Amino acid sequence: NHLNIAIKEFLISTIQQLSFFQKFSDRFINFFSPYVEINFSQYEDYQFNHAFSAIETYLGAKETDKAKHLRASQVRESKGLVLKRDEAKVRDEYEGVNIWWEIETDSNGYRTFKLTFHRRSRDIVTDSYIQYVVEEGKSIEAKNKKMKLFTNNPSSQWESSKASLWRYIDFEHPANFETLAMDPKKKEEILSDLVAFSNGKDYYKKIGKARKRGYLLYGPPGTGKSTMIAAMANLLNYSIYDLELTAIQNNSELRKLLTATSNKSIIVIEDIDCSLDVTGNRKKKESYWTRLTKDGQQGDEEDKSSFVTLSGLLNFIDGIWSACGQERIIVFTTNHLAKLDPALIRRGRMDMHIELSYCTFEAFKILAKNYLDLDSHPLFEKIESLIKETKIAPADVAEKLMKKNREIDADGSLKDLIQALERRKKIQRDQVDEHKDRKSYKQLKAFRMLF
Ligand SMILES: Nc1ncnc2c1ncn2[C@@H]1O[C@H](COP(=O)(O)OP(=O)(O)OP(=O)(O)O)[C@@H](O)[C@H]1O
Ligand SMILES: [Mg+2]
Repeated sequence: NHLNIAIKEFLISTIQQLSFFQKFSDRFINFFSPYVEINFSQYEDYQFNHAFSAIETYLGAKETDKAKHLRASQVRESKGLVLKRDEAKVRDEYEGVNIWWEIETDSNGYRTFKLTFHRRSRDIVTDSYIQYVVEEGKSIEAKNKKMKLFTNNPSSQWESSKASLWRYIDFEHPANFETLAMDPKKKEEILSDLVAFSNGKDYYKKIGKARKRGYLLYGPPGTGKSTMIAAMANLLNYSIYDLELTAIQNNSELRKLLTATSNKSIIVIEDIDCSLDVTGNRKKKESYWTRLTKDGQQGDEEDKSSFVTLSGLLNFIDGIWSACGQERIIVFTTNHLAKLDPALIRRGRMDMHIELSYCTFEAFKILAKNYLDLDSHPLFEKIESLIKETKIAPADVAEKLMKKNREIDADGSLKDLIQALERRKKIQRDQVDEHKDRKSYKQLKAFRMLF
């Protein structure tokens, strides 16, 4: 036992001496070393270092075909596997300069990236390489971002410790613009508008405008408004915040919710005519709002129970995001455009008014391609003339075209649709007739009263 202890002590002292020499030699070498080192730790003053995660993504994505140790993950089921480099040391090359990255983990489990390069390349690395890596990493992060669908919790629950303002689920909706049935020209217009917005960083900076864009989607039920929102999110890789206005009490709660949304997201208010009483009781709300803007703060207790106002909502949106360079898309949907207050949806507020209408023949052809894989069919002609005279929502057409069982083939589905169209056409004609009858009956009555 004594011997054991003696050996242990001897070993420890040798190791200490060795490490002393090691330190000394490190310093000695470093003094003469032509290499420069930069550290990027995971946390900086207890705050998460975003450069760290960008670097991690960048290095993870680098040349995975040459790496020997890989890590595989699938963050979105709709996307493929993501392979990442899983090595402690990675060499990179930038404008002919060799650069080495190393990852170190300290005793607390915090990690640090160590960047080493020759001192003659100092300018290239500090001026452009680091920026390049961080930007590249961020753009890869954005591409692989897991999209989320957020819904606001009722404000009465915010106080309880567990409930946060927003709760979310992973967003995996298959909708895309290709399968969306609508006028191709209009679709193209919307697509290019969205793409221009998401690429417009420098442009918005130049013209000094906040990076937000508003879309008002209107049309009857089942014409693809919600589907289009999902397609927008998929196109741009944005998360969706589905804002339920009826769950909040006043404008200050609204402000809290909106400031808690993340960059690159779509804020959606569905059926805006239903969630906000935009027609009735406006006087009180408006005076509340004007007072709020005048004083810049909330009034007394009674006002706290006041409602959310649509103009309040729009003004907050203008105000908050003018202050930070973040990207937001705001989408309102409604079934009744006429019900909305024109001042609130005037252009400039909602940048684009998009009408989703009853199914046209063009839209039908897209649906036929989606559901039946058909480009043309002898029955199309008949459908074309019927669809022109009938109001039918794309959702109803889609329902008819969907295979309910294996026996029904394309012919059967199309015939099914024709039947439905004919039935609908008759009902709609009857309604028109009834309307006419009622009108002439009234005229007749008025006529009779004269005599
Ligand atoms: N234009 C369209 N293109 C392709 N599919 C559509 C279209 N419109 C509707 N559909 C189909 O019908 C279903 C319902 O459509 P959606 O929920 O988008 O309608 P909506 O306009 O949001 O209706 P509501 O006004 O009732 O909310 C969708 O799941 C989709 O499959
Ligand atoms: Mg909808």
